[in-house]
Amino acid sequence: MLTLPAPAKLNLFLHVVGRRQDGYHLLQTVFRLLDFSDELSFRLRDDGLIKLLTPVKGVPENQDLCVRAAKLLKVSSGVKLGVDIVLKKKIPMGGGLGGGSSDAATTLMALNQLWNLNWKNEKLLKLGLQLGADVPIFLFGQNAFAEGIGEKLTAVTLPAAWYLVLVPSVHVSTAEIFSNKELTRNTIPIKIPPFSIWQGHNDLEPVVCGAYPEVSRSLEWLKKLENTTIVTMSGSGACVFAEFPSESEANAAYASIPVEMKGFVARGLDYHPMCKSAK
Ligand SMILES: C[C@](O)(CO)[C@H](O)COP(=O)(O)OP(=O)(O)OC[C@H]1O[C@@H](n2ccc(N)nc2=O)[C@H](O)[C@@H]1O
Ligand SMILES: Nc1ncnc2c1ncn2[C@@H]1O[C@H](COP(=O)(O)OP(=O)(O)OP(=O)(O)O)[C@@H](O)[C@H]1O
Repeated sequence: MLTLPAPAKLNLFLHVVGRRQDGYHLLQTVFRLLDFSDELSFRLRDDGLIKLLTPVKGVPENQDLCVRAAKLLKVSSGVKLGVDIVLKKKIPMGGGLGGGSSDAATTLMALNQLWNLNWKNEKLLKLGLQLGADVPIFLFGQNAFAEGIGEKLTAVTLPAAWYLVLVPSVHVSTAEIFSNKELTRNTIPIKIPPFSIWQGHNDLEPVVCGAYPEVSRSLEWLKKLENTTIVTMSGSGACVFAEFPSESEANAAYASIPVEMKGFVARGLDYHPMCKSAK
C-alpha cells in the first residue's frame, strides 16, 4: 500500500476579474496550502479495475474525484493496470478547502508513480485542470498566486501563519455561487507579485453570506478576534478563517469558539507535503 496525504487549501483572497465565454470566471487568488489533510492509500491491481474501497457518503463511486482522476489518467495514458483506493476524509466537503480537488491531485501523482508512467508535472497539471479549477494548485505543490480560472500559477513565499478555520454546517455549491446574479465580476486586476495579501477580499463572500446566515455569523465572530492578520471566506465557502502570526494566538482563539460553532487550527505550509522541497 502506498499511503499519501492530500492537503487542504485556503484562498487568502479571491477576486473575480471577468468571465470567459464558456461561463467560467476569471479569478485572481492566492492559494495557501494547509497542514490539514485527507489520507489516501493505493494498491496496484493488475486486472485494470479502479475501485474506491471507502465510498464517501453522498458521492456515487464513479463521481468521486479520486476515481475520476484515476479513470482519466488510465484512458489518457493507455495503461492496462488498475488500483484499489482507500480514502480517509478529514477535509470538510463543499467547504471551499479544495478537498475533492486535492484528493484528485494526490491520486494523479500516486498513479503516475505506481503505474510507472513518468509523466512530467506539466502534463499532469493539464490533465488535472479537466477535473476542476482547483486541481492544478495541488499538483503545482507550493503556495501560489493564481490567475485564469486558477491554472496560471506563480509561486509566492508567504509568512509563517496559523489559521483558525470555522466550518459552518451548510453545504455551498460552487456552481450556484458563481451563477448568482448579485456576484460582482469586475474587480480591477492587480499586478502579479509584489502585491499585498492583506489588501485583498473575496468577491464570493457577500453572495454566500446573503444566502447562508450561518456563514455570515461565523465571519462576524472571527472579525471580533484580536491579533488577526486576515479574516475572510475561503473559495466559495462555506468555511471562513482567521490568520494569526503565531500558533498560540490561533489556539487561544480556538479555545474561545462558541459551542454551536465547529472548527480547527492548522499551520500554513510552504509546500505540498508530497513535494521534495517540503522534506
Ligand atoms: C472557488 C475556487 O475554489 C477558488 O479556488 C475554485 O475556483 C473552484 O474550483 P473547483 O471547485 O475545482 O470548481 P470546478 O469543479 O472547476 O467548477 C465548479 C463550477 O463552478 C463554476 N466556476 C468554477 C471556477 C471558475 N473559475 N469559474 C466558475 O464559474 C462553474 O460553474 C463550474 O461548473
Ligand atoms: N473525494 C471527494 N472528496 C470530497 N468531495 C468530493 C469528492 N469527490 C467528489 N466530490 C464532490 O465534490 C463536491 C465538492 O467537494 P470539495 O470538498 O472539493 O468542495 P470544495 O472544498 O468546496 O471545493 P473547492 O474549494 O474546490 O470549490 C462535493 O460536494 C462532492 O459532491
